[in-house]
Amino acid sequence: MRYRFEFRPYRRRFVRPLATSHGTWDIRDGIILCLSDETNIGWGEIAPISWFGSETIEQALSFCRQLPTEITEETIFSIPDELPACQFGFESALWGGGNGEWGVGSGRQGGQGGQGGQGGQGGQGGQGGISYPSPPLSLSPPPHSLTYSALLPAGEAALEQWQKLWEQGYRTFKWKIGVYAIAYELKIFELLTQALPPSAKLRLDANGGLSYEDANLWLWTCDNIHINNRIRVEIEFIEQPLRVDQLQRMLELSYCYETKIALDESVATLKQLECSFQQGWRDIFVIKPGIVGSPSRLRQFCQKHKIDAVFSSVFETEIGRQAALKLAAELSQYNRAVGFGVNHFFEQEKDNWLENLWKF
Ligand SMILES: O=C(O)CCC(=O)c1ccccc1C(=O)O
Ligand SMILES: [Mg+2]
Repeated sequence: MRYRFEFRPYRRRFVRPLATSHGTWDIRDGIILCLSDETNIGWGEIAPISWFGSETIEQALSFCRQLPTEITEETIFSIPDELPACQFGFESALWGGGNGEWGVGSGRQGGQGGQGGQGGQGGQGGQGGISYPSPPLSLSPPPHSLTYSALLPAGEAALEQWQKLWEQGYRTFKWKIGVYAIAYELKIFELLTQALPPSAKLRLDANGGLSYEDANLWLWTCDNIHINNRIRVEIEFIEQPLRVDQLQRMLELSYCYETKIALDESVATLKQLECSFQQGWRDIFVIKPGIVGSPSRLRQFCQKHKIDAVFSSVFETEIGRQAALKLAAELSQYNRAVGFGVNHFFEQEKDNWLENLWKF
């Protein structure tokens, strides 16, 4: 099978820059791609995060630029492991993960999320009957079986943000730690856990920014938070407490404390995921489909090992998000909320953003 291949780079600015222990991130650069034949169109998205372990946007762009305008499945299944975000983008366009199905039908389904304004956004297609690829007429609503975790900003901004997100329907929150001094963050943590309703769940994400001592202090604090019954929220896990090169230490920590640990940066790509599993990791794995690599290989791995996975966003557009959420709905076990409650980090996209992107 031969497919006509087209792509367009895009750029989106965060409404509020994302502060993590890696630094601040204020612009998301990505690529939308389109594969078509006489009857079908499939959309995909390449949204790398190089500081997280994927290829850079420049590497992804050069890969797209050197491809011919017609490609085959062999081209797609031989994308090297060094380009994991490209593997995801091309493969999901091929099986229609980015827009629900091949052969996009007519009519619009304004997808509405169950909670928190997670609704899909329909792109308005061009006129029917033209052979030039036009953006999807309908984007499928997000899978209903999923619950979503909302991302809180680092520092004390979390104290005022959570309430708005709670009102939007979110019940699980993730707060970035390891950004400011630990004494300051522990103080905010105390205020935040006191303020959150008892039915809330809280995740902490250190982005590999803690020292071994600080990681112990955080885990100890989380283990003891329910003493005296003053605080009832559940601390679901601490994400990536230590740097990627400290897996053994994180294994030790996972044996020493009740509070669960989730690997994120350590399992950014499929190879790392396999390697961490082999080295004995059985706590939680955060999976960012947008950068982990080939969806079909991810599916095989998750089904074979039945890992406790939390699916997570890479700040992709609706195209990549739909493909990622489809995988999440299929592969999530243990009822974990997916980390896709991130829409408040961007301006709402215009309904015709994709059509406009494709015009030029
Ligand atoms: O997983 C989530 O809850 C939200 C997404 C998120 O936190 C994230 C998004 C982009 C890059 C890195 C991260 C991260 O988990 O560290
Ligand atoms: Mg993380």
